Amino acid sequence: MTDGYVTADGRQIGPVVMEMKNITLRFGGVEAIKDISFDIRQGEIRAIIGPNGAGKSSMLNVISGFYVPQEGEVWYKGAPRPSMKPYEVAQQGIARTFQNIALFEGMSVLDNVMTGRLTNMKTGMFWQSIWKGKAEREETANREVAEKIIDFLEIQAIRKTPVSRLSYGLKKRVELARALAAEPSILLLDEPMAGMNVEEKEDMSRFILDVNDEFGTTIALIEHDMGVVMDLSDRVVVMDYGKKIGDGTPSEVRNNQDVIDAYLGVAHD
Ligand SMILES: Nc1ncnc2c1ncn2[C@@H]1O[C@H](COP(=O)(O)OP(=O)(O)OP(=O)(O)O)[C@@H](O)[C@H]1O
Repeated sequence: MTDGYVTADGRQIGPVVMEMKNITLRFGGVEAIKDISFDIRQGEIRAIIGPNGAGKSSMLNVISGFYVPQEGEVWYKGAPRPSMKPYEVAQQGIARTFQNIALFEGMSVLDNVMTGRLTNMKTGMFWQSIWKGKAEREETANREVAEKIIDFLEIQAIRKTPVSRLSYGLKKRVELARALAAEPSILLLDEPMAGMNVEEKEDMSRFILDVNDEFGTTIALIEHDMGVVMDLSDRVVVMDYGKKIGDGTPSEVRNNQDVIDAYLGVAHD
């Protein structure tokens, strides 16, 4: 179990790559996360779900390094991660999307996806100005990665279209493309299906599964609609009022009485 396992449907799950250890996060008097621990395994699709205000976004922001918890530690690849800036976390191979789409609306799809390569660029502005050949080679390589991802997510037809002209569902797909352009080992998705119609949700689910399958990307996503993540996820953490109330496979979580109560809105004491 420590090195990994194979799921009932034949998916290969690797060893633990990230661990939340007794995380507590406060905003003044509000405890958004209360002593939560869980792990994320290599290659799995790990969901964090919970009703509104449960603390999911706060948890994603802890994973992405945006918030530093008052208590507890985030372990990454077997060692405690020192507090670091979000761009340093990104350089460690962790990319994310946002709940409210954060694209450059006036720029084309391709240019937006190219911005996802920025954390991977080795050649700085100085070298770009005096060492044109190296910068050009890097630009070509980055372009190849961006085009490959655009093909993979089936957005070739709109690669030159300004993002402002796209439907909501396509914008979400472009955001996914931009995050993938960083070639992350862990991809964090913030409510990837929020605001989508049924067809867009199905498309997004398929792309998330394909990304995981094709690139081996570990995926952690947060979502408040329990239904959409159950088919998709290998394991699910359930949060409610800042606490972890469930953690396991979708069927374990679905049969957990605390989870059923939280989703049915049973009063808490
Ligand atoms: N920056 C902040 N300052 C103060 N309180 C905050 C802040 N961010 C979150 N909170 C509080 O922490 C709690 C958890 O919020 P959080 O946004 O993490 O929940 P959530 O599960 O993501 O909710 P939703 O599904 O509505 O997005 C809430 O009580 C919220 O009001």
